[in-house]
Amino acid sequence: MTDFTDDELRLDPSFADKFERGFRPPCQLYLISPPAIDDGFTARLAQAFDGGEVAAFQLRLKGIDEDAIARAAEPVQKLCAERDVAFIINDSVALAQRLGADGVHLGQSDGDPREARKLLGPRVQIGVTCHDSRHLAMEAGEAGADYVAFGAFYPTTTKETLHRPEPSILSWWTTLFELPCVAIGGITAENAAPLVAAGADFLAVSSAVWGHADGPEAGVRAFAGILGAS
Ligand SMILES: Cc1ncc(COP(=O)(O)OP(=O)(O)O)c(N)n1
Ligand SMILES: Cc1nc(C(=O)O)sc1CCOP(=O)(O)O
Ligand SMILES: [Mg+2]
Repeated sequence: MTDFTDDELRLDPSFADKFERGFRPPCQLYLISPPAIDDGFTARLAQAFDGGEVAAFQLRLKGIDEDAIARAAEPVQKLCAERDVAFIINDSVALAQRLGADGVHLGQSDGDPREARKLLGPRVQIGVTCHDSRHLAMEAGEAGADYVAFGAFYPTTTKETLHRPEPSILSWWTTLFELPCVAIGGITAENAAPLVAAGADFLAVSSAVWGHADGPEAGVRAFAGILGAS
């Protein structure tokens, strides 16, 4: 891995031009599935979508073989298309290609974004986990990622996490780069405000929606007042 020099860290003039135009869309919700789903899940997802705008949905089913994920994905992907929500597959470029997904999310051990781009083409969104690392994020950007994801910002029981970035990594990123950034990890409607204020383009959320005491519709609705409030 090469370290970036001070020069490379300076604002690229082409980005500066875009910032002068001052365009950065408001923060949006990126919903992550529960770690496992059953036959009733599509109905719960519809309830979640009824709660407010969701930009993207990631099917993240761990420890299940790809044929089973593909079967489970069918009604979910159809609903996402009907509701105009980007359908993102976690971990597997092959599965994303097989399903014709709108995107794939790759962790640091899930494959090379450049290879993914070759297979999936220019229209499929590729996201990359960057933990708390500016360096990984710049590498992902150089490799052609469509977004970088930082986390885990808060403690979470959804996944074992080893990294705890500060919200300032989001403001650093959005000051320098136009590429969207995602904040993830233990995010709730109660603790999200500093991440939105720091410039997160997307809040990726799982348990705050699926575990909401009043159901997934209320879980999504709870974020309404926070999104875009930077
Ligand atoms: C939006 C988003 N950000 C980060 C992750 C985590 O990906 P990864 O590090 O590969 O871990 P798993 O989710 O595969 O357990 C993600 N899925 N989505
Ligand atoms: C899938 C995932 N990735 C993380 C990371 O830090 O990369 S944290 C996380 C869990 C997100 O779920 P919840 O909103 O329930 O915490
Ligand atoms: Mg992964």
